[in-house]
Amino acid sequence: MSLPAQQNTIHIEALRKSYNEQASGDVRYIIKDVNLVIKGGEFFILLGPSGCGKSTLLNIIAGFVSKSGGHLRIDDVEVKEPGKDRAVVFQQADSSLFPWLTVRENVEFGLRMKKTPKPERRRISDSFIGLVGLTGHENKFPKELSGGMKQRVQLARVLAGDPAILLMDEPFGALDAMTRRTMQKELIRIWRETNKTVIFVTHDIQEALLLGQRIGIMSVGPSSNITDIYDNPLSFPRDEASPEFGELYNQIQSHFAR
Ligand SMILES: Nc1ncnc2c1ncn2[C@@H]1O[C@H](COP(=O)(O)OP(=O)(O)OP(=O)(O)O)[C@@H](O)[C@H]1O
Repeated sequence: MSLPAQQNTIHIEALRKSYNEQASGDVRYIIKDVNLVIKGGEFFILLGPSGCGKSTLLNIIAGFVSKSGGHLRIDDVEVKEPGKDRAVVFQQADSSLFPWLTVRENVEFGLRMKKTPKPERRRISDSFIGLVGLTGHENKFPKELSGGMKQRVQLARVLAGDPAILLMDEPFGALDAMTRRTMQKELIRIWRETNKTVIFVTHDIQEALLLGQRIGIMSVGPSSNITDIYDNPLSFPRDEASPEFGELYNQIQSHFAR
């Protein structure tokens, strides 16, 4: 079961990362002085130009990449490695799915590793396959699925592990515009049903505004940090054609034009 939403608050203080710390000469920081608090249950967007360090920050939160300095805590615990409280959804579903396993077997993979009894595995996979809209496709292999369906399988597999925090690295970036829009709507529905904390990386302002409750803007690197945070109070489902949406869009766009 998920922990209550008020837990799993992510505290980031003076976080920095260099990939060349060991090199002689100047240390080049990719991100520097990042300060941020993300509350449990929040849908937070990391928005910034290509190469500014969004994935680096996400991978530090995931525990895949070590930080060079500063603090990263979830509640009171310093994060140093991956944990089952966090899971990452990558842009390329293909590289995260096992091609020789069916949809159901892919979704149940982590549960098998944890030796979850078969009836329980079945109950959980049925529930998440249903949640992502893949009921009826359980016995298909990844090569028989569209890009959007593969991304749904990846999402179902991640959700089956019941992480409190979902880290999403441009998960819909490789999908066509229509599928992307459908997946964005589905993600909002799933987030509202499951009460997960979501940190979602994108460089697309429209996507950021369709999904996020708060949008953290990262500056151009090197030494990138979060320079501004915009609240997005618009209710779901959000209407891209509304004047309020357009106003927020213009505000953020003009931020990048500065
Ligand atoms: N393992 C690594 N070793 C050395 N440099 C790296 C490594 N990973 C990322 N970088 C560098 O760190 C910088 C930030 O990369 P990162 O992928 O975090 O940015 P991003 O904002 O997610 O970019 P994009 O939107 O294009 O995916 C880039 O200059 C990149 O070349």
